[in-house]
Amino acid sequence: MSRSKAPKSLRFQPAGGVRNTLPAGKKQVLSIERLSHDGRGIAFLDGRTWFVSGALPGEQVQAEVLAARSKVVEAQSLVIQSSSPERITPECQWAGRCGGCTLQHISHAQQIELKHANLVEQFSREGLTPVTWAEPLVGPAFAYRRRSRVAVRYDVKQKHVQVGFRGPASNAIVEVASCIILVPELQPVFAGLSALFNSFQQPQVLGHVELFSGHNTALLLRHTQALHAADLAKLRAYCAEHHVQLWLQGIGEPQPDQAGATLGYALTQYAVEIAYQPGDFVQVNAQMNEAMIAQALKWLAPQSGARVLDLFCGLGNFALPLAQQVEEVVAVEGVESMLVRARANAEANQLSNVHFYHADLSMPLRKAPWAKQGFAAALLDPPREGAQMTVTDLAQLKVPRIVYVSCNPATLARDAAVLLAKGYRLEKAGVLDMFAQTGHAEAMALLVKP
Ligand SMILES: C[S@@+](CC[C@H](N)C(=O)[O-])C[C@H]1O[C@@H](n2cnc3c(N)ncnc32)[C@H](O)[C@@H]1O
Ligand code: SF4
Repeated sequence: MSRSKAPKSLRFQPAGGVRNTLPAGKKQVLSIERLSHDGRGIAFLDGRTWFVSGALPGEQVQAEVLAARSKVVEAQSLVIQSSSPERITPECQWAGRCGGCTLQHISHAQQIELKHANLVEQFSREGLTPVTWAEPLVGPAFAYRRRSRVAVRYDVKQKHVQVGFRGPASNAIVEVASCIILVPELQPVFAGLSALFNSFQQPQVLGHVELFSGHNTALLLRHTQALHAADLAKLRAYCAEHHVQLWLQGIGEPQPDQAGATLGYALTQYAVEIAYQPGDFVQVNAQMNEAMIAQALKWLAPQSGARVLDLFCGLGNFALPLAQQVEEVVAVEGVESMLVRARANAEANQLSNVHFYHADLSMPLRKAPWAKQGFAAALLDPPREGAQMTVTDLAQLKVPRIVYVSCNPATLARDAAVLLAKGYRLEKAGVLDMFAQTGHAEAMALLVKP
């Protein structure tokens, strides 16, 4: 096959130097040798490393190529030809094809072991071992997701609206009729969407849907053009029937369909209420979020007269409970609109000792006026890219105690290594079961300056 005739093929240079193609969709029988840190089976064939979703070590599988880059191939198992004794039957019939859950064929206990092993490996690559490994914080295996983005697309040829989730390493939508990792109140809202949208007169204008649950349940619909009046009426009736707030987003920010609609969640053990809007960052797992906050506050161990820093603070998820225990919290966030709501949250919870500041934390923070007075402890909860610049600054500010919450063990280990090079000790680390059934891992580390 010539190169010009195969635009979808992904080309690579195999070890022997012979040009070859590896088209998406190609089937291949593979022997799985190891498990990757995100739970995919790893096989080695013809000088390439294959990452195969849904496959376990010791298994022989027939897999389909999803994408190939250089010597790395991403694939999905189609047929398990010889099965591992570790394999369990997934609870959800779409697991394996739907990219939402990639670990349902592994027991929940093993998923946690896998995430812990990944954290150990990431630290050991940096030459780090904590003084103590913390016990994993374990949450519910299913029915935990209180926020979800649902893929919606009108298939012009089939005259059919697809509703579901993206496949693993793919843009294709896997249509699913129900989803058991959603919290119970969102499951029926999700389950009726396909029938609703397929009854629309102008489904071409539909974008994706986001579902939220907390004090209220809400549905946000993105649309590319104005909705047909009859479709809007059906959508409103659907939301009323399911007791769901409707939010709409055309061009611009999400708007509630009815004035005064609010979204929020409670941190029950602190009697704190957090209000938010669609688009704001909100931790997806309510139970694990509370467990995570409790552990972070315990590890920070602040004295009542302390001044504590909360970086990447979002809506005040850590800052507000922390403010109940210390003299002052300085909380910093990069998204202005979230800061507006974070300040309102502090006021609504009558916490006047938390002060919110706007800053881009990929830039040095040492010169910021709020950074000058010194802190007894700091908490940081950055996005996946981590916080290399910030940890260097925290060391310069001589913050004696740092709790680092991370959704990416690789950047956590990298940043912890920066702090160790500055004289810190890695006191504790452990994983949090924030995203059960998925390859995503949440972790926490405590670093102290002896
Ligand atoms: C993982 S979320 C944590 C939010 C909050 N701590 C919570 O528990 O809900 C990371 C936060 O960092 C913010 N962020 C991302 N990049 C940033 C940057 N360069 N500077 C400041 N904040 C940033 C995001 O807006 C988001 O609120
Ligand atoms: S995200 Fe939902 S539908 Fe997809 S595999 Fe998980 S439980 Fe099933």
